Amino acid sequence: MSSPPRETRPIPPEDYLRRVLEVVTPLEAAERPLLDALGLPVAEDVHADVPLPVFDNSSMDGYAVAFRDVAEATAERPVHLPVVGEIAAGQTTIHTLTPGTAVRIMTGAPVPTGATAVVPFEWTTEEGRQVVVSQAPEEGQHVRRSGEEVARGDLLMRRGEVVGTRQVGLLAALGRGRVATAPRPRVVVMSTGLELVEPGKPLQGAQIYDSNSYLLAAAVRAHGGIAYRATATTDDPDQFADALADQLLRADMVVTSGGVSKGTHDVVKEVLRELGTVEFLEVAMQPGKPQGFGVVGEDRTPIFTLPGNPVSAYVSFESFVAPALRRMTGHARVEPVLRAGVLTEAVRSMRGKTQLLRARVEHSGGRLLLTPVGGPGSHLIAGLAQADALVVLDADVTAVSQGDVVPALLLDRVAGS
Ligand SMILES: Nc1nc2c(c(=O)[nH]1)N[C@H]1C(S)=C(S)[C@@H](COP(=O)(O)OP(=O)(O)OC[C@H]3O[C@@H](n4cnc5c(N)ncnc54)[C@H](O)[C@@H]3O)O[C@H]1N2
Ligand code: MOO
Repeated sequence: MSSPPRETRPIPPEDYLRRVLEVVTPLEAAERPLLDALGLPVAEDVHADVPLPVFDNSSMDGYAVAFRDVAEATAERPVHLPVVGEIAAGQTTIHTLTPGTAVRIMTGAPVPTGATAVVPFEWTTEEGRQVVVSQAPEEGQHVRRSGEEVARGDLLMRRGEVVGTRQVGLLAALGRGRVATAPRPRVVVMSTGLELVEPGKPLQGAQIYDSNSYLLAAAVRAHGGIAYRATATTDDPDQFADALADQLLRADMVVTSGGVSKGTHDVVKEVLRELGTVEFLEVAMQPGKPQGFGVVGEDRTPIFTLPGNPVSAYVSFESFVAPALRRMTGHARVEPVLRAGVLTEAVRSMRGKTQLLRARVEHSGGRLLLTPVGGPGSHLIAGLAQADALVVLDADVTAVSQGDVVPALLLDRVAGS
């Protein structure tokens, strides 16, 4: 049997998260190719090195003209101008427009100096070398001015803001082929338990499939990390210690699941407690009561030992591991962001523990509607799979009525799912 726990009073989840975040430090940032930064926060303020648009350019295929030359053009009294050339996107063939002439111009092509409007082809006909303009544009119409949207030097992303799909587009438009971010944290996800079998293999006796290492590896990826899965089907402390030592070589963080409650085969607890650098404690939440956190190995790699029940492991991940990953990658905001939603059913909760209810989200009339799914049991993984939010009921809440507003953590969803 393992020795009695050092701390017996459950601590509030907020206090536990604070302890975790005191230990976890940001990984060293470096420049990397733009697409590799997707999903990671920028490690520097990003200023525009070039204005956008980069130069004055046309927003239409048509004729660059001096506005005054065509200001009076109508269908009844069209204006005739000689066409002196053509500019396509990417060309700088004509720098200056002579008043009284027109230059054929394509969308995105640089507008020559002196041109103060572009007349779209649809408002014109060509007669020989002349263009006949039968509708007047407004002054400046269809000319996109340099710097109109972004001036050189403008602050476009603050340090800690995440590079998403649209930010990739912006940074590329500014000529940033590389951007500084932290590396993706390499997270070793270790399942422990004699009963575990790799999915795809046949089950025998009282075996179950190892779902936690998949669940947690997916969660790591969804939070921008690189996950390595490992399964330790042993209750031998030396074997577990060796397996962990091997895994540490490739880890910025280790996340184990299983073997941390009060059982006689709690090998994780037995090995890590020996080291004296990992603390095992109870957090006043359900699911996710038994937790362990500390550092291991020469590099003092952060390690989370999550409870083995699948829902407990996942809820613990979202509550503590995800914020730690955000700290490692330099997010501006690391704590979970809760949104207000309306409960569609009355629920009860246990006093003294923060309860995290799985719920299904619907958007209705600008409000989030939250419908509990799956029941409170920590083994109910099918219910978890239906959920896209965790409703957070504080320790002093014992009952919530239908229609009450409650805080909820919205969970990641793969686009389209
Ligand atoms: N006497 C007590 N028993 C338990 C307590 C307690 O306070 N006193 N706490 C309960 C709570 S709460 C939780 S949560 C669990 C945590 O247990 P462990 O972290 O020690 O995890 P295991 O015992 O190894 O497993 C629990 C459960 O989860 C299944 N499991 C484990 N790993 C996986 C995996 N990789 N994939 C799928 N399922 C997994 C395992 O088979 C067990 O059913 O302890 C309670 N007990
Ligand atoms: O706290 Mo355990 O994590 O309920 O199932």
